[in-house]
Amino acid sequence: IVGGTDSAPGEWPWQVSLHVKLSRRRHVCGGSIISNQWILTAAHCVMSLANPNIWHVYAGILKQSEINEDTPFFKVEEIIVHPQYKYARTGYDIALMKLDKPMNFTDLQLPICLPSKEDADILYTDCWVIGWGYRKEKGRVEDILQKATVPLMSREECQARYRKRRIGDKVICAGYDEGGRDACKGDSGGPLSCKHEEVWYLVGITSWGEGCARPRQPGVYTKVAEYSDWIIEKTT
Ligand SMILES: COC(=O)c1cc(NC(=O)c2cccc(O)c2C)c2cc(C(=N)N)ccc2c1
Repeated sequence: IVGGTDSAPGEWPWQVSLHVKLSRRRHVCGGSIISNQWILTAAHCVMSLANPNIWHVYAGILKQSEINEDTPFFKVEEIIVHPQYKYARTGYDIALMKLDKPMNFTDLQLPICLPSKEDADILYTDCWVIGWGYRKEKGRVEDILQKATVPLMSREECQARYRKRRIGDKVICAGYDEGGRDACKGDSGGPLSCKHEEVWYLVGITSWGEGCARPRQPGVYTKVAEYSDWIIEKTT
């Protein structure tokens, strides 16, 4: 996260850290708890790493330094990547991870609500992007979970900012024209969470952007409301 601040313990109980265990263990992406057995993340996080056995899901974590060999994690039983996904920039950047066993919810690990398709046009005004990703383009994974508030923008405005790209209706953009506050590499797969009438909704999944926090180059997020049918079909 560029231009963010430290989160507090339990502030974002749906945020998980997705680690891959190859030669050594490392944080690769964020993800969101959407039920006691399912995590929602970005397809670009899991592509080329599609073997469920190499993933460790850490929930209820504020700092990466809390994680060591003794820290409990969830294993992944199944990974479902959207069938139309090719690259983050061309959309469908969404994937599901099924945990090997249901998690117990605690104050530190709880699910976030999915917006329904009817909610696709709500104008959310209190939205936050969170993650352990880079604070700058040439950065590294951060220790303390960062948070930053970002305003949503219209599809038309986002398309005008990304002339070379097709900004479709299954993505949502957020950011400041002057730049300075945005998600970045390592935040991918994590939630764009919006509070609406006292309830938090998973409005977006951090997907891509040209650099990070650059002026007039907003963050692009998978619009979760457009995938509610797919999510329900795959998780029930
Ligand atoms: C795996 O995820 C990404 O690659 C990756 C690359 C990005 N954009 C880059 O151009 C970039 C950023 C940092 C280092 C870097 O090498 C690049 C290409 C990203 C930009 C944003 C955002 N601005 N909201 C969010 C996630 C990103 C994930």
